[in-house]
Amino acid sequence: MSDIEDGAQLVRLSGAALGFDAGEPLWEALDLTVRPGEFVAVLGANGSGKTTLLRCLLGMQPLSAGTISVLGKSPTAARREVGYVPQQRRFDPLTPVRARDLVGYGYDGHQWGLPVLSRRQRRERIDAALAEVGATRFADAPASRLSGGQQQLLRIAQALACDPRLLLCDEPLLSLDLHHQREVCAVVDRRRRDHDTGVVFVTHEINPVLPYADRVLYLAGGRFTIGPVDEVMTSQTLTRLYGSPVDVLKVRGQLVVVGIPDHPVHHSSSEPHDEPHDEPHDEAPESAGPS
Ligand SMILES: Nc1ncnc2c1ncn2[C@@H]1O[C@H](COP(=O)(O)OP(=O)(O)OP(=O)(O)O)[C@@H](O)[C@H]1O
Repeated sequence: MSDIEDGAQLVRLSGAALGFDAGEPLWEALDLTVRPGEFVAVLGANGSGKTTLLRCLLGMQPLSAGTISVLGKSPTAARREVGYVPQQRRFDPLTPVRARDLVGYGYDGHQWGLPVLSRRQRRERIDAALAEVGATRFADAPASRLSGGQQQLLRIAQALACDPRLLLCDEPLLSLDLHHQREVCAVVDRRRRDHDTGVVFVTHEINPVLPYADRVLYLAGGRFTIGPVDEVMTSQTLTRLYGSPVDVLKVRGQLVVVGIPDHPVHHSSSEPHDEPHDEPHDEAPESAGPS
């Protein structure tokens, strides 16, 4: 499919499956689209394949089956236009690197092979990325002296320095308090609203993303479900997905998920399965994969 025909879809996964060696697939029969400006949250237990999905979108991991396109091209060809916030580590406390230098690395990393911009243009791009996440005030501070929340904003600025059409975030809320989790979510939300950037946001933190996520992709035990938040995050949907009783409760305005099994039943691919649901907003979610 050409760039233009595929223009309405930043991401298109069709019949996608991923497994390692002879093991059970992490997920299979996955159909997923992401449109410009759409915020898709990816939830699921440890080891359900969330990071691996991002690696596929980055062209770092081939699918076992199915097709994948990013911005209408192969993931590798699209890489320059994709921003990536990797799972966080605190910066080395001995590093003297300033906040703006880190954002500069994000910019330079996407410029290989492209016409060289002037130093002024480079600086403007970095300043714009810092301003976009509200990091201008600590732009010249050593990155290692910044708080966890500030460091996380810098990582997002680094990913935005290439002015991406698609932003992939891997656990950007890890180790942040609720205030900073909300701040990070709001920054990402503003980006997609102001620039029509599509967002795929992997997280274990459900509540901070609820106000922003257009759809949730929930992975569990080789199965998945996709749909609007209020349809996926229900006792009924998660019970069906996990194959054992799961309760989604609302406590003081926060969703709490109770009863997720330690080891979700892994559904064998020899069993029949439903077609996945992938249209945003207008239909009920369905579990996909073998059932
Ligand atoms: N290159 C690889 N070779 C073999 N197994 C791999 C490889 N990459 C990932 N895996 C396995 O795939 C599974 C899913 O890993 P992944 O990191 O995608 O999970 P995740 O849902 O992001 O987990 P978490 O929430 O803990 O970050 C894990 O069991 C992991 O060990």
